[in-house]
Amino acid sequence: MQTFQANTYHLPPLASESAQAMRQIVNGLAKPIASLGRLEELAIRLAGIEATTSLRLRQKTLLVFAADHGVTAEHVSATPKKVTIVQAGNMLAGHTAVAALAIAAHCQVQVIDIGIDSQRTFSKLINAKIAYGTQNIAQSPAMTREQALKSIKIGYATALAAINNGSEILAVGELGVGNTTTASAVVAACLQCNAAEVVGRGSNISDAKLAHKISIVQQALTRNQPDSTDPIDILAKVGGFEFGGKVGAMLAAAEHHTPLILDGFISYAAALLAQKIAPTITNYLVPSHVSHEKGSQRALQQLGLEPYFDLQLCVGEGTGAVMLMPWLDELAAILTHMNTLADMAIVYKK
Ligand SMILES: O=C(O)c1ccc[n+]([C@@H]2O[C@H](COP(=O)([O-])O)[C@@H](O)[C@H]2O)c1
Ligand SMILES: Cc1cc2nc[nH]c2cc1C
Repeated sequence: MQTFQANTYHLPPLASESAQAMRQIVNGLAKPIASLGRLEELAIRLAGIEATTSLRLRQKTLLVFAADHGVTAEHVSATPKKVTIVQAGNMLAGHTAVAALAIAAHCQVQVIDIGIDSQRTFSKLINAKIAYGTQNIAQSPAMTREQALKSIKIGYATALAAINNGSEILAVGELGVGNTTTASAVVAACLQCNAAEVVGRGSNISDAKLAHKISIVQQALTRNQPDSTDPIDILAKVGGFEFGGKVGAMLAAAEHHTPLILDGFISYAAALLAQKIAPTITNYLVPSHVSHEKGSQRALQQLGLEPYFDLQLCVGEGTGAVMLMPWLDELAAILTHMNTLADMAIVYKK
């Protein structure tokens, strides 16, 4: 893997010839021009990422990075901390929201323990534990700079292994009680805005808890002073291990011409960090939905990504990303089975 130092990290340029060729193919299908709407733009985006018009969309893998957050000691979540490890087990057994959706979408799910605060293990849980949760960002940095870099390397290696095992589409999800607090701190640090502008209700907290959560995020930013020009510093001071995992997966996917589908608010926070490492990475990311979490619109705007749907989801786990996957199968069917205008000898006149 390349190094993350300074501004020396470069991604290969998007394959604009393949994107252009896909535009021609889509325009030539037997339908009114542009009538498949944003599905056409998705096809063009995927061709640019994969550097081919023969899209590889079949084998899909969701990488769920699971970790705990010391900031839960500040009572910022409605959810007890043990839910991170319990849901990791339930996910592997096929019983969480995303596990159920993944069955419908024929998507493989990998759950990576990158920092769960529990000694429990499950046979299929991938052990990449950096620590038993992060430190409390209201009182200290979340992790060391070395741990932040390690989390990115783990995500990179996990995604690369999936690609080498035949995955053609990647998606990222997470489990992490308290991570909407740390995601808000990361987004505020990246956008250089106040906590109140991006902190939301996470797993559905009360008005009183929301006010407290805003003050905790502000305290974390004031206490740690993350350097907005240094994504590793932001990750180390106010982030979480699963954010680094996602960043690494994004870098590996982009480098290997593999589309990576984003999920919700925690994915946006990770993507903002990745964007600071490699500004062109956003060309390689596929948005899915707009999360119901408060800072979502602002984060997506900064990423320059327009999500494809809004179901007011805010469960995380990768749910929105997996919901996009059937659209990819539909796209493949369209590209395989539709007639062309040339077949039908139709010439449009505006
Ligand atoms: O992805 C999102 O947009 C999203 C929005 C709100 C909550 N979540 C999920 O809920 C958990 C964090 O909520 P909280 O309140 O404990 O910060 C964590 O497991 C996330 O996956 C996820
Ligand atoms: C059950 C449960 C599942 C979750 N998945 C993501 N966050 C969650 C929070 C709870 C409480």
